[in-house]
Amino acid sequence: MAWDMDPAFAQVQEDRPSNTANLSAEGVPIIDLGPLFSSNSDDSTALSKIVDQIGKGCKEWGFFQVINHGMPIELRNEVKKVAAKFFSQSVEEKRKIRRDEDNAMGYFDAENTRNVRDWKEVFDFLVVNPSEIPAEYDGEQVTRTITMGNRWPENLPEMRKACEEYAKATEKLAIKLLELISLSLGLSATCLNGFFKNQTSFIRLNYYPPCPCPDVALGVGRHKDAGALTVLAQDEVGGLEVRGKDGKWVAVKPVLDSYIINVGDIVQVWSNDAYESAEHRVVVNSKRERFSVPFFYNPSHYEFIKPLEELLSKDNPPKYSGYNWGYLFTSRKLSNFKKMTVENLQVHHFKAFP
Ligand SMILES: O=C(O)CCC(=O)C(=O)O
Ligand SMILES: [Fe+2]
Repeated sequence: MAWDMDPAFAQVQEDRPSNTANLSAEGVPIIDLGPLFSSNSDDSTALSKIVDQIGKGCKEWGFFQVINHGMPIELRNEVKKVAAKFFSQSVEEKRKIRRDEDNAMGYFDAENTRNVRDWKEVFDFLVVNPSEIPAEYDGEQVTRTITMGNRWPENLPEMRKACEEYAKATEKLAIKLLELISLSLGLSATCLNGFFKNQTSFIRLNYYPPCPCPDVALGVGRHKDAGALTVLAQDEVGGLEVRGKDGKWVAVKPVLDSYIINVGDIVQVWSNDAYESAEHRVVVNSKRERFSVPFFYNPSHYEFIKPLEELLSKDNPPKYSGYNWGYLFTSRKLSNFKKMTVENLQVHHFKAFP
């Protein structure tokens, strides 16, 4: 079959959206955070109801959406506006701030997921700039670190401002959500906050152009997010799909001004598999471009990730031996530059009894 597209974007048969369009009717839960911000916010019944809903969403889907989250809509609209401006420029202009092997921040148009090219362009920036990540690891500890830093387009000064303001506000929401997740696991609200002192969180502006072969390519191939938590803004076009526990793909329908939250591999490990990081992907279409903005909430590079002691017992022994976060982060980031001959490093490689 002839494609009107570079074959590097072609998914293997079993991953093509045309072969897996078995969408289940039920969707991920929508949770109203409004009561947390209302005048009687010390209402403990309202809090425990929200915590229950979040626990259920994490357990059944690994995903949920939030509305009335306290984030001003203007910040998100501004980011969308600058993203549209930025991505509409010529490739030469965008490549002036291209990501490279020493610094994974900036523009990139050749990202692979599972060794197949994604139909998208991205722009990444750090929430705390600069951030340190490991460059060498001797199997036990990090022996050398490198510093990553943000790159901003000189010709679009408004982009930096819009992005930095958005980052500040979204970080607050991410902290709040992780506190609610901690409570839902039966832990104290703030018990995970210490892991993020020198956070390696970053924000990605995703741009998915219309695609001539949406049955064969994906905007992002199926994957799980490696960090602790993702706070995602998607626009009205839609395209995000989550794999339910029954193995079927479910579209996450766009809800105006909502954020889509998913727990990443780190929460899976911390919770000793009580919550699982769900597989998801992005389908594209031939008519409309799409924008999305994930905030990847990631711990400090030096943190060792293992099941939380408070959750373990004789009946619930640790399922993972643990790993250094920065090591995993670096190995994932580098895999974007070359096709790997081996599978990307995944948390199941650190199962205590693989
Ligand atoms: O664009 C989306 O809706 C999701 C993107 C995504 O899953 C990612 O960038 O990790
Ligand atoms: Fe993702």
